Amino acid sequence: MKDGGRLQAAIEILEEIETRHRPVQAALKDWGNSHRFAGSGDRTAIGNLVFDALRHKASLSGRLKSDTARMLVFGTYVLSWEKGAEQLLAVVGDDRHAPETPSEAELSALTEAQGVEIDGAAAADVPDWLWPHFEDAFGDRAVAEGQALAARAPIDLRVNTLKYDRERLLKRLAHVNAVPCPWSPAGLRIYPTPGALRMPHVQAEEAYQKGWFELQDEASQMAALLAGAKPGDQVLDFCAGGGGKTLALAAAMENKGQIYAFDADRLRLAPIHERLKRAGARNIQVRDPASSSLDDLIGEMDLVFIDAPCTGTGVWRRRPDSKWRLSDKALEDRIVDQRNVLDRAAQYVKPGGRLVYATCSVLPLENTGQVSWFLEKYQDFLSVSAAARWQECAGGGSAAVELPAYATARGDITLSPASTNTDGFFVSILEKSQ
Ligand SMILES: C[S@@+](CC[C@H](N)C(=O)[O-])C[C@H]1O[C@@H](n2cnc3c(N)ncnc32)[C@H](O)[C@@H]1O
Repeated sequence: MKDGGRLQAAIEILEEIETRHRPVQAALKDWGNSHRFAGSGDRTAIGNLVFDALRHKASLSGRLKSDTARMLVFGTYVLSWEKGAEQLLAVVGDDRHAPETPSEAELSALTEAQGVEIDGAAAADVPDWLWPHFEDAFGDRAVAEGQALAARAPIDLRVNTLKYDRERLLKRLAHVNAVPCPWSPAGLRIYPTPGALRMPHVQAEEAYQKGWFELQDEASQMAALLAGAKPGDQVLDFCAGGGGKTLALAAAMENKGQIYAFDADRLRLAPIHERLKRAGARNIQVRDPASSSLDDLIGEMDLVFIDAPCTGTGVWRRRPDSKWRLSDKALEDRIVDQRNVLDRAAQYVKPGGRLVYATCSVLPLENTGQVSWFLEKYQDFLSVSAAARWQECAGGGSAAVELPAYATARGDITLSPASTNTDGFFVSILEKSQ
């Protein structure tokens, strides 16, 4: 396919997503199934156009004064991919599968777009209703944080130290330009490619098949590290899902001690069994919510890790469609879920043990607000500084490590693409009195 046909495909897919409220991955897959002639390079380019258009939907619509799928895709090509209006005219003129040539009005909107002033939610590519929450979280850096959340994400890997080490993996993955992550001592990063280029398919690497690394954003790696699980500890991963944090905790514990992996949703927990095997993690008991209880763990855990259900505002780089689907009702529901999880999980912490509360959201209502609520309700818990822990262990404990920009007086920390170059993530550490 030529660029013209790719642009038309991206327009059709975006229209499908908008009009039929289809998830972006499903819409892309269906398009691929019904256009078998498209090669993998075409699919990547079309997927990149669709994702980038969704990433910058508000700023493109504001600048172009139109939110049609056609203008969002043209805007992505001309502005975000920096191809320019002349190139757009050339590629649509030269291809019978291309969209109709832009009208005079469309063309002038595209050429004048850079000069159109936008601010606030539109400049940050954040939904209008969420903008006050963003300003609450980031103050005068809210636009920069929104823009960073609208950029493409890197691929981050966590070396599975149960089986391998970072130096050796770095050499094995030199051909995909992997470099060390700045904070996580077990992290490697592959920076995003621009335009139509494809990211490497790292799961096809032999090293992945052998369980030498996991795909995990650096923020999640750091959250597991900040929890401070030690060999021999008793740990409950209360929202284990597919086991991403569970595996990182097992590696930190060098397979010694015991991790209980639990999740209220057994379907989400299901993939964990295969992952544990591949990673060689042997100190994990999976507690299926349908067939087992956690009663024997009450008051026994050195660490209870809560990777709480949340709005996912911190991972918009990876799921740009989710930001436009998020509603205030969903935010309210997650706040209720989070309190429910905190209420249930607190009972498993032993005297002197820790509860780590983490979310992949940047919204204070889901983060610091929930911790304040918890500390008010459970007066036998005290806050321990996650920021101080960060300084002890980020970058392998290097003295040069700075505090994350968003640390509260209590020491809770929020990571973000613009400040730590990670996904948005929140970590709070709470200790139960003896
Ligand atoms: C952010 S995801 C966990 C991701 C996982 N820890 C990982 O690293 O791959 C949040 C999880 O919380 C679970 N959850 C929601 N409500 C819960 C509850 N009341 N008790 C336990 N788990 C719950 C969800 O099923 C979901 O899997």
